[in-house]
Amino acid sequence: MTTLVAARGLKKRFGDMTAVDDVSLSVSRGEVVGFLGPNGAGKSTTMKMITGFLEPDTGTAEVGGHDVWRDPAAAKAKLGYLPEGAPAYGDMPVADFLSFVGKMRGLRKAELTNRLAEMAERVRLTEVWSRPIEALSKGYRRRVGIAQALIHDPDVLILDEPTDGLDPNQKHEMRNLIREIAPNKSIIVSTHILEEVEAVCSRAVIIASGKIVADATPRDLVGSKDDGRAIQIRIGSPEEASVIEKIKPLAEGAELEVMERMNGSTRVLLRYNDKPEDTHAIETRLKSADLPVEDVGIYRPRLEDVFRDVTTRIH
Ligand SMILES: Nc1ncnc2c1ncn2[C@@H]1O[C@H](COP(=O)(O)OP(=O)(O)OP(=O)(O)O)[C@@H](O)[C@H]1O
Repeated sequence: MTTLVAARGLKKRFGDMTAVDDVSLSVSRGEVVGFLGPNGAGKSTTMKMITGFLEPDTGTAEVGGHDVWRDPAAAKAKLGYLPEGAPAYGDMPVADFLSFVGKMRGLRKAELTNRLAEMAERVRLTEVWSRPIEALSKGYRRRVGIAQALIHDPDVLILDEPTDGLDPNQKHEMRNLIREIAPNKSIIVSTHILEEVEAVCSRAVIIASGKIVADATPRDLVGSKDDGRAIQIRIGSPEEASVIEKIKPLAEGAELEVMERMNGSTRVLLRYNDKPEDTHAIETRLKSADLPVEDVGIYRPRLEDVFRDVTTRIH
């Protein structure tokens, strides 16, 4: 498989703070990588170094086989970038803006006309083609952002929060579009939305405190935490301390952990060293102790749980 993005040992400090600490990342053609991490983890700084907007202290980045610092023009020709927020030049009509970006990207005459037509159709912009960007809804503005990143048909696409602020229908369309264009490109999508990663990404890379802490398919990430040795209990009470106190003596041999509190319920995890005991037995015991049990079952982790687990450990 062709490697289209190759970052090696990227490091960036701001004053005393190490924002990105020895990050290496390779992305092959056809891969869609979800780049995840808590706020301040180093996602944007890493993406800026890969796109050539920020020089690393150490390390290198190649796009389409070209070093982004030694051969920036060749690297940038292979790259489309959707930054956060709306495209600039709000008073320009969509057609003029995309034509301008296309020309800047070196497209001429027939090729430019063809690419503009393809963008209008593929990114579904026909309806707003002659309208000024500032008069568009957020969803359409985001699509214009995608179209400007795609106009020169780059091999590599870097998308910063592409569905941020879109309504559920627009999110769905954006994900379809990413899936549609994915087979011939390498795509890195930074997002906080984990369901988006499960929907469109073939790989999830999680960064925390500047270091990569997980890199696998979403399914493998979840699978790695699924040893079938934990039981999940939902209790219809938000009082987590008293819930834990009451469960403790009824769940011998288990380590207790509060997973979340939501809508007046507390989700508690019972982790066992071996095969857990029967869920019905536990349920009966909890009910006889007058605990408002809503649900008891074998714990099947979600990507969200894995994310929390790998990003909250002390590094
Ligand atoms: N130009 C800068 N000067 C000083 N510190 C910076 C600069 N850019 C980023 N940082 C710091 O580097 C760290 C990583 O920031 P970065 O923006 O890469 O995180 P992020 O993962 O993209 O976060 P978010 O999800 O909030 O966008 C943060 O602590 C941030 O405050």
